[in-house]
Amino acid sequence: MESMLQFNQITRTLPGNPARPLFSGLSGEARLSDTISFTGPSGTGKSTLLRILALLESPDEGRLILNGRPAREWDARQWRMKLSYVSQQPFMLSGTVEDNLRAASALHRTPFDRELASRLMASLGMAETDWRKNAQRLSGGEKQRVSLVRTLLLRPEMLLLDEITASLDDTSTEAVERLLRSFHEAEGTGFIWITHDLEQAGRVAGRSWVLAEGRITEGEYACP
Ligand SMILES: Nc1ncnc2c1ncn2[C@@H]1O[C@H](COP(=O)(O)OP(=O)(O)OP(=O)(O)O)[C@@H](O)[C@H]1O
Repeated sequence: MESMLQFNQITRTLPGNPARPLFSGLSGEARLSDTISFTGPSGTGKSTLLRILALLESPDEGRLILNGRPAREWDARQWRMKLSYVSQQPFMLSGTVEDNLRAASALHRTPFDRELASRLMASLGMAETDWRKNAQRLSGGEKQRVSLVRTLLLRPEMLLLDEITASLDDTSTEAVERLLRSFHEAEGTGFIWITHDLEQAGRVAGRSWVLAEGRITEGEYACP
């Protein structure tokens, strides 16, 4: 059976303004293999919803269900292994590039797949990067790509991508799009990808969610 995420009647208020929710009553569903672009005006709550779907924030009301089981019955770590969030502000753990690449296997006590890590780094234009380098010394765009590789090494079923190419140049952006397309084709890995680039949305996704005026409008692209 295909993995399925559902969210029902999600409401989120912000601290200091309980009377006026950021959004209320948002519902939707996705197979974890779906490729979804998530667009909409700034400040409507796209990142907040994505973080709620990753169990990194809590809604004020509403239910999240993965494979028929409500979120409260899940171990949050197991949930996040299936649905992994990649932030717009890449966060490097202290230590070297290799320490960062090994983080997923260290956390989940699985063997480190050095060959896959090398392949992913190379596919994002980082074949020459010295893995002994202090990760804090990487450029913003390099951190973003290492952060994506670190997450892909977890082999999640779906990626929750928060404007991950906003700080990348065209070449790196194309490489990220190509890599995620090949992961989708080879392993069925899906994503919900927040982007402000509507051309990118049309290139990468089969489905479209637009969050505006407190509602999600759903659409489909002709050529996924
Ligand atoms: N923890 C918080 N405390 C206070 N305000 C918050 C918090 N989290 C989000 N907000 C506010 O909620 C609004 C929505 O933020 P969010 O980042 O989810 O929107 P977005 O649609 O992803 O925006 P953008 O497209 O500009 O990235 C913003 O005004 C933000 O400042």
